[in-house]
Amino acid sequence: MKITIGMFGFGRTGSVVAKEIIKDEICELSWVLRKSTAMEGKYASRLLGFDHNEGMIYSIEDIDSEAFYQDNHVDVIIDFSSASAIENYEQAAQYGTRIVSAISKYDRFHLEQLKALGKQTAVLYSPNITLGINFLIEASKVLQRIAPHADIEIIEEHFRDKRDVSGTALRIAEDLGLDKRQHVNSIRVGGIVGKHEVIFGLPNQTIRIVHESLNRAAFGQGAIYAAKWLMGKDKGIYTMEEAVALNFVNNTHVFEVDE
Ligand SMILES: NC(=O)C1=CN([C@@H]2O[C@H](COP(=O)(O)OP(=O)(O)OC[C@H]3O[C@@H](n4cnc5c(N)ncnc54)[C@H](O)[C@@H]3O)[C@@H](O)[C@H]2O)C=CC1
Ligand SMILES: O=C(O)C1=N[C@H](C(=O)O)C[C@H](O)C1
Repeated sequence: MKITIGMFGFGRTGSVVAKEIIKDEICELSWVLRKSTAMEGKYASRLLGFDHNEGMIYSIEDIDSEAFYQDNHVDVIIDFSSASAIENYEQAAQYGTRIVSAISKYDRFHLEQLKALGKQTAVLYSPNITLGINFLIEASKVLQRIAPHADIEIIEEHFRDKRDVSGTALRIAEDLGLDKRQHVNSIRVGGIVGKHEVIFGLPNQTIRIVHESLNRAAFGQGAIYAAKWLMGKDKGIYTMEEAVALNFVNNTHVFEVDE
């Protein structure tokens, strides 16, 4: 039996993630939900160059959420759309659907909604769903404990059109106990997919830990990993650190948002 997936978002990232899901042997892309009505009725698979039908595209404008989730049940929803989309899929939880949210930045209101969803079903939330970034985070925590007096700065680089400060960089700052307004440095140029660097400055040497996503397929592979992992989990709210079993250093991340 395959793991059936419903995708929220089919933009820059969602479309690449959808391609990875279609290529995966264990997963099946049941449908894609997006805001606009532009590609409604088409198959994501066809738009992505496959020669079979998979992942019918619907618009949230034209569905009745209650009936939709009943008639189009999926094992897991993967969300690469926008923070408010949670309002469109919270009904799915009552049918046992699990949630992987990759939204990089939630406000307090939507984060509370996500937490509430975790009381009904298994939810994994990660502002950076690549497997590699978790190594950067854990390595940074270890280094901070070894060299507590080092100056630490976080640099995040993304494509020109990314508006928000990187949710990953804010998470790294929280994990290292740094003031997000002072120690997160953002660069927006060209088409950089996503690069995060933590710099440790000591008097006579500098240590840099860098993670770079070279292709958005990295997010697809991470999301698929998270979806498979979540299938074995009871209701609750989980992190990618838990999914990749990297919470060995000390505690698991506790959710926080900006005031
Ligand atoms: N956690 C991670 O590792 C990553 C997270 N992201 C996050 O994913 C999100 C999407 O990023 P992009 O693909 O670059 O954006 P984009 O603007 O290219 O695409 C957004 C897509 O979501 C759809 N959408 C927006 N609101 C919706 C709603 N309420 N319901 C259904 N569909 C809706 C739009 O129609 C569009 O298809 C952002 O929050 C981004 O930061 C992106 C890459 C990696
Ligand atoms: O918007 C993106 O694209 C990305 N957002 C995430 C973030 O804000 O940290 C992660 C990733 O690097 C890409």
